[in-house]
Amino acid sequence: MGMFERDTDIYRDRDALREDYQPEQLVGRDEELDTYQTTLQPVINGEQPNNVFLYGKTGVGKTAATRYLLDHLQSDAAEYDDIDLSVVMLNCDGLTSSYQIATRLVNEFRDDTDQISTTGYPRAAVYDMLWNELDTNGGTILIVLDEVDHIEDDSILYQLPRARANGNLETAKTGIIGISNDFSFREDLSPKVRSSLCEEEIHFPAYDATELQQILQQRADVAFHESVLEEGVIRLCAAYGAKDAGDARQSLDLLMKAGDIARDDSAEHVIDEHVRQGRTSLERGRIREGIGGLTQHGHLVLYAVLTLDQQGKTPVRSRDVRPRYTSMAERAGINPLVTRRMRDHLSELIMLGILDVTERNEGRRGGTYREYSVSMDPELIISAMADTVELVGIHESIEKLLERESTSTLQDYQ
Ligand SMILES: Nc1ncnc2c1ncn2[C@@H]1O[C@H](COP(=O)(O)OP(=O)(O)OP(=O)(O)O)[C@@H](O)[C@H]1O
Repeated sequence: MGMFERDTDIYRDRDALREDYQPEQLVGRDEELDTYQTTLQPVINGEQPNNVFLYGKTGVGKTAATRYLLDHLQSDAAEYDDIDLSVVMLNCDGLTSSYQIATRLVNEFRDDTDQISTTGYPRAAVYDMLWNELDTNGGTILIVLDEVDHIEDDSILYQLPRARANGNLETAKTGIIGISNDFSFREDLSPKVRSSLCEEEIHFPAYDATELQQILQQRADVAFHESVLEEGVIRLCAAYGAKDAGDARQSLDLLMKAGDIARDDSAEHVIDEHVRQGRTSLERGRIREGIGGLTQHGHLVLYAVLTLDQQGKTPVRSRDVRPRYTSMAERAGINPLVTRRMRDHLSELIMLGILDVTERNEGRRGGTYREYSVSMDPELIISAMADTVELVGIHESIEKLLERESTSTLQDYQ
């Protein structure tokens, strides 16, 4: 027998759980798909397409919906002789300037032998080349800019949607589909860019547990052999997914992790326990990644909230986090940040999903204020912050977490 043997007990087609798998039907997105379809209808009518802006948190189906509808649109458009539709999809991750986007677009329309270099031209010259390519291609051209918020200057986002109105294009009818999971991006656009790029806007809300169950079931039917998933596994993955962020990608990853653990255990079935183990393992990875990217002050703020949490003092206001944070910064030999900057770190921790926030209202006279609590497993957080804990010292509240016998490094805080 060889060293590697094919295992076939759990998965029929594991790739169906991967992010790049395109399901035949999208489930739980009827309303958004209806609106999206309506905004694309002018293409089939031979009219100038609308510019559309899709936004919503990560993993809520923006890209999947776009691929799904554009596939249909392309095959339906092929039925009409007078419609010549081209679709260009560009992920803007790694393309930070309008110049880079414009050169990439020019090259999309050119042969491999005729590509332009991505540096060295004046921007206006690249735009001229782009208009030329678009007009030579002609017909209706839909340009999808996924992760559009990565573009740091908005020149191309102004120029492209207005190319025809500004007389840069004569024959081609272009439509832009911008996709973003950054909620502040739209707000930060200049009004002139916003009004042309965001002609139509479609918000994709987070999925609830029922929708996630539908999505997971659809994939599981393809991915796993019949009766391999024990009852309740999908429900549990969906429940965790809805609690975390309503993100389909995360839930699919969890189901795959559970399947992998079952396979490694040579189990015949995937059971709830595999899901739980999978969640811990994925969460550990995510926390490590999130915490690894924080600055030292970020770690200190988190350590402060975590110890308050362990003492049962959360949800806690930032003014009550401050003394703990200050004392920890001093122990670490670092100057504490001013309150406002400390709050920025609290906000970053919320964005990363490590802390939770609740807005409170003090009644008629008082304003609103925020209260913070820890939203991830404290043990995992501590294990990802070992360096900071070592630098500051072990706070008594986390002693149990660390399960260490030594009390020699215990520190006193107010
Ligand atoms: N309604 C759905 N039905 C079936 N699969 C879905 C659905 N929504 C999302 N998915 C799947 O979940 C994964 C993530 O979806 P997608 O890439 O579309 O998210 P997104 O909103 O574009 O996220 P990001 O902003 O991070 O790019 C993909 O594998 C996709 O096929």
